[in-house]
Formats: sequence, structure tokens, C-alpha cells
Amino acid sequence: MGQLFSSLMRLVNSPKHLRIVMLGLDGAGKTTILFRLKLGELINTISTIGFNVEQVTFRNLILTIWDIGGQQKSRPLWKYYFQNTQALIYVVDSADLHRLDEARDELHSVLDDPEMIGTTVLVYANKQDLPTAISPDELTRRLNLQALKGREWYVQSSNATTAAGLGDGLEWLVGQLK
Ligand SMILES: Nc1nc2c(ncn2[C@@H]2O[C@H](COP(=O)(O)OP(=O)(O)OP(=O)(O)O)[C@@H](O)[C@H]2O)c(=O)[nH]1
Ligand SMILES: [Mg+2]
Repeated sequence: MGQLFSSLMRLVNSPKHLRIVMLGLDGAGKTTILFRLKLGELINTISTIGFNVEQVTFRNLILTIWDIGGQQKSRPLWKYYFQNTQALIYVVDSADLHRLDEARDELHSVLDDPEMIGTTVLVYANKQDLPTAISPDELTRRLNLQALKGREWYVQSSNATTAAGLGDGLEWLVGQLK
């Protein structure tokens, strides 16, 4: 009986697992964010060919975060990671003004995929430290997020090199998914 009770308690207390896919154009800062969250350190990155995957513990949840390479030639592969995804983290270089339309189009095409219906979306308006970076409000307009229906979304300003904003973004996300 005691053993059954302690097994049950272990089950009740065992952390919940969430599967999260992180996408965005090449150079947006995805891999920098992943390792900031995992290691708490700034790492030198090279553009990701394929993916990185790490488990990050946050607020008693285990987040399995898939960071998929964002180069144009990699984007047709994004859809193979969509199944059973509870949330999308979409990372944008807020200072790369010439590629905001491309970032918007790629985001909407991901969210149009049937596997992504209803998926919660956290957008990191990253690289806020750069002088030409646009604000989260401006990015909301440029990404046409108001057009999204039937899902929760939020734009969090961030600077992955210092980690500013990364925890706040995750806080919002897990608040939606708990
Ligand atoms: N100034 C600044 N640089 C950043 C920030 N976040 C990332 N970077 C830099 O941007 C460059 C690209 O970052 P990555 O994390 O490799 O970008 P990625 O999104 O993984 O790119 P792909 O793997 O090609 O899809 C690196 O030199 C990072 O150090 C930020 O918030 N501010
Ligand atoms: Mg990368």
C-alpha cells in the first residue's frame, strides 16, 4: 500500500513535458537563445544545418526545445517537426528591417499548416540592443499578428546576448500551457 502510494505521489509530482519548436529566419538568434536558456551562457554559433534539441527545466516543467536551422534551403524541412508541438517560439531579428516581410510570410505559412492549428505562439523580438531595432508593438504590426485567429500569441522583446527578456517570454508561454 505504502509503495503504491509513493508511486502515485511520484506520478503526481513528476514534471510535465512540453514540446516546443523554435523557428525563424537564419541569423535571428535561435541557437543563441537555446543555449542561453540551457547553459545560461553566451555561446559562439555558426548557422545551424539541421537542428539542435535541448531539454530546459522551467517552473517545474520540462521543455524540449527544437531549434531548427532557418536558412532558406532548410525551411522546407520545418514541417517535419510540427507534429505534437504545443508551442512555437518564433525568433525575429528586430533590426533586420529588410527581412521583416520575409519573416512575416514564413511565420504565416508555418501557422497555416494543419498540424499547427491552435498552437500557442511566443515571438521573441530579438536583438533589441541594436540601434535600428523596432519595438515589439511595431513588430506586431509588421508581422500582421492581429490577423491570427484561434490561438494565443505574445511578442516579447529580447536580447539573447544578455538573456534580457528570455525568461519573461517563457513565463508567459508556460502560463498559457500549464
Ligand atoms: N546584437 C545581438 N546579436 C545577437 C542577438 N541574438 C543573437 N545574436 C547574434 O546573431 C548571430 C546569429 O545568431 P544564431 O543564434 O546563430 O542565429 P540562428 O537563428 O540560430 O540562425 P540559423 O541557425 O542560421 O537559423 C550570432 O552572431 C549571435 O551572436 C541579440 O539579441 N543581439
Ligand atoms: Mg542556429
